Amino acid sequence: MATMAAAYGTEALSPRAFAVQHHRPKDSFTGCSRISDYELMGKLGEGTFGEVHKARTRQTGTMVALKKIIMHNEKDGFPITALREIKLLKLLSHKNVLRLEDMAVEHHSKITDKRKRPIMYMVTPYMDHDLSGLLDNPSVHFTVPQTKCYLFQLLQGLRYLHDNRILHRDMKAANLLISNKGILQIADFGLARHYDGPVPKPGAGGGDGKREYTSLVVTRWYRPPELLMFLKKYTTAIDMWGVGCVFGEMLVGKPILAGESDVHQLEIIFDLVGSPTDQTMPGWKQLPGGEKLTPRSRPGSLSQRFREHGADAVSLLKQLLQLDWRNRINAIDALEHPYFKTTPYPARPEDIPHFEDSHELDRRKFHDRKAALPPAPQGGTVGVGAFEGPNAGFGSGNGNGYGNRMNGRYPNHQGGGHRNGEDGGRRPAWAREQPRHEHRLPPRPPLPELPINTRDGAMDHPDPYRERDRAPRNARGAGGGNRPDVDTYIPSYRGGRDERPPREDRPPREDRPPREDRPPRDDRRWDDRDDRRHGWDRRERDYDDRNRVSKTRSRSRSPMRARR
Ligand SMILES: Nc1ncnc2c1ncn2[C@@H]1O[C@H](COP(=O)(O)OP(=O)(O)OP(=O)(O)O)[C@@H](O)[C@H]1O
Repeated sequence: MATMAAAYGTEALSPRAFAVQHHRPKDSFTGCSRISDYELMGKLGEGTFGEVHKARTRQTGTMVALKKIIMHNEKDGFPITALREIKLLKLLSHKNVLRLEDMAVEHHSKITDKRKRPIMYMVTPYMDHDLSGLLDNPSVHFTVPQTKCYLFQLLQGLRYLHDNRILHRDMKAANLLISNKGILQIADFGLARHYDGPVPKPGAGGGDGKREYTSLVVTRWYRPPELLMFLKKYTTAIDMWGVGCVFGEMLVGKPILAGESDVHQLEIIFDLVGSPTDQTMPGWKQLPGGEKLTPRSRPGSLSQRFREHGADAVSLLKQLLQLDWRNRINAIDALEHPYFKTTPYPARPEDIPHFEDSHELDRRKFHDRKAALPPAPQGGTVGVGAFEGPNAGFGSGNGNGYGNRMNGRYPNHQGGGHRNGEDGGRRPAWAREQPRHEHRLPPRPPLPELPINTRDGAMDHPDPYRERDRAPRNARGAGGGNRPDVDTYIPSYRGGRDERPPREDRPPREDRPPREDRPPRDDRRWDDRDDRRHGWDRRERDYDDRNRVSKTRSRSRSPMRARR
């Protein structure tokens, strides 16, 4: 390890030094326009932190995307996640990283409600597709040179980010935007942060982490095993795992590791790349989430599953999806992999054909088209949540964890020869077929609330995604022991496909814990059961509520107020 450390860079830059070094030319950022400078042309996507609209700049006619910054809780002011995203994007300048060009403000008219805060929008160049939408488009079939071209650009963007000590922490196909000029750009820096530590060096993998950060990052399907086992001293290798998932997704046309709970996620990872051993993942037993794990021993099906894509693709995928985060290939080395140097060579971006616009919200359209195809075999019953219990899923005999649904990109976990596979009713929840919600990604982790002291005394600060160590205390961990089950992504299986719960279905704000304490959006009302399931105690959960109570009290005691 000492040699590995020596191979790394020198001093970590302070955020300020980084900002000074990386400032973009001033004229590359307009400043703050008015929303009336843009003509809105329809919604492109809706995420956890904002709504994205297509728009045209009135003055120049340029197409842009406007990401509306949602103020979930007005009294908290401008969301820290948005501030971070803006701050980072203003600094970054690379052809494979989405560029923030402007901020636009929308003031409420005097007639409506002038007391309301203005709405802010982030303005970025309009990109014709996101990778997830493009892969969902039934009329698009990726060629090998096209896949190589996108992957190469993704690695170039990531090499730039890592070289500048930025962890993206939400690598997934929906966050990779693609233009009809064949350019891929990494987007959505809402979870990104500057990190302390050496930058990756050729031949040195991901190395060891220097300090602790919250492990509640990365959307589950793209989440590396070390985070699922709660490693906090993680490195740029977490983004490289995501690249492996995206690469596999481009090869097979659907997400390759679509776990339905964190436990199940680990299970299907081990099915694919083999169960952890002291050789393949040194130290895994010492990780907080590894202590109680007793995964069934299996060699992994990756080579077999991806055989048809050739030895070079299999070799690169294996190195990206390596269990040992210290030796997982880094972006510098991945760019040098023979996969890019053998025929068929990567396409030139300008040679990739144009496709019809494919975004998050276009998927519904694609699905209607797919629905017109002969129906896929049906089977199983509706799963209702994560499979709970000690060692859930392990040793279950599920051969590969992939489904055989013909028309959807998302697996239904029926094709893997699960022990109870023939009997839908007896399968654990995650192994049953989900109804037609397949196109909803598991949401991001919730925003933890309080800062935690890390072992070395440093704080993961000012990071809003701080670990809620005191959170789900009654739940069981991935391995079943007393480890809190930070299974934060339980998707809703009830709503119609693609549909988010209508706003009016959500509980009124006062009834809900603060946004960062809530589980992913769901189509039911928040109730006590949810609190218990997520390990929250109503007495202690709502810091804001306590504040509110004390404020009210002191106000009512005020002599002025009493007089009034
Ligand atoms: N510049 C852009 N051009 C075209 N489409 C875009 C652009 N930016 C975002 N989108 C679309 O909007 C979607 C959501 O954007 P983004 O990921 O930035 O928002 P978010 O609120 O952080 O979402 P999530 O919580 O799902 O990660 C993207 O998947 C993409 O389909």
